[in-house]
Amino acid sequence: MDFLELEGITKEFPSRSGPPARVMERVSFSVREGEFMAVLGPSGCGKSTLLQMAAGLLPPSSGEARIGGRRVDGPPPEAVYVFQQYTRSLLPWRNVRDNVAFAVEHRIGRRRARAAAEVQLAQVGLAGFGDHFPWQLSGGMQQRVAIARALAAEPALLLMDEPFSAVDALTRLDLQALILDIWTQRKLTVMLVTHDVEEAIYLADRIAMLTRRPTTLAEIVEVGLPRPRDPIATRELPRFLELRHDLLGKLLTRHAV
Ligand SMILES: Nc1ncnc2c1ncn2[C@@H]1O[C@H](COP(=O)(O)OP(=O)(O)OP(=O)(O)O)[C@@H](O)[C@H]1O
Repeated sequence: MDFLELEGITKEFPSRSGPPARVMERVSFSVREGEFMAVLGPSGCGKSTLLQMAAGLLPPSSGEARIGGRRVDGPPPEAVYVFQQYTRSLLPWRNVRDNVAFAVEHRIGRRRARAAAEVQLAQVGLAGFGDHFPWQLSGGMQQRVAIARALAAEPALLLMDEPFSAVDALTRLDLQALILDIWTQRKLTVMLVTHDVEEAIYLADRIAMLTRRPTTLAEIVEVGLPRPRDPIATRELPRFLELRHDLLGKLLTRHAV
């Protein structure tokens, strides 16, 4: 069953002089319940813009996003958004526990929110770090905190905007494995925006490929790799290499001026 539906989404931004700039044109695809969908496209094609429209943070110029059959016209209660810039999304004056509790304390009160935060922190491998402040942690650990905070709201849909792009290569593999674990355990629906071909193939069930601007949907690619996926062995499978070759080729051609 489709859980997140994007239908005929067009986005224009006003320009200072002249007609509005059209970033995206009639993009339509759906993410099934429990599916891991990656959105892949060249830099500046509008991936983040698309995700923000799905998250109700930005209205489309025409077309609509629906979650669970309901039109998105503000941040939907069943979805959370994980930003690329974790350093900006954590509150520097709150310790790690209170950063995570922040997601739910307005609903369940501070005491219960703190207890829930400890559970989420343990799940992302940060048990015992609740009293630390964000600036005392490495980049990868800070992004784990941001993930724990997203999970605290017990979302059905996780929307992630290049969540691993600001960390080093090894930490990135670690965080990818963490997200796959969480996705499997919680049966979440995920839409992850990335410009990293290998990341998209390694994580996703399907990949929505976007073109350069004015952006349209180029194709939906079925990944078809077995799960559970291993960070090393999966990347050596013939199917992985074939997809990598194919998608990189397409991205480079589409990227060429
Ligand atoms: N508020 C805005 N006003 C005007 N133009 C905007 C606005 N937000 C985004 N854009 C333009 O829309 C285009 C798409 O931006 P977006 O950040 O969604 O792309 P992206 O594919 O996520 O890029 P990257 O991979 O580099 O993060 C860019 O050319 C950007 O300049």
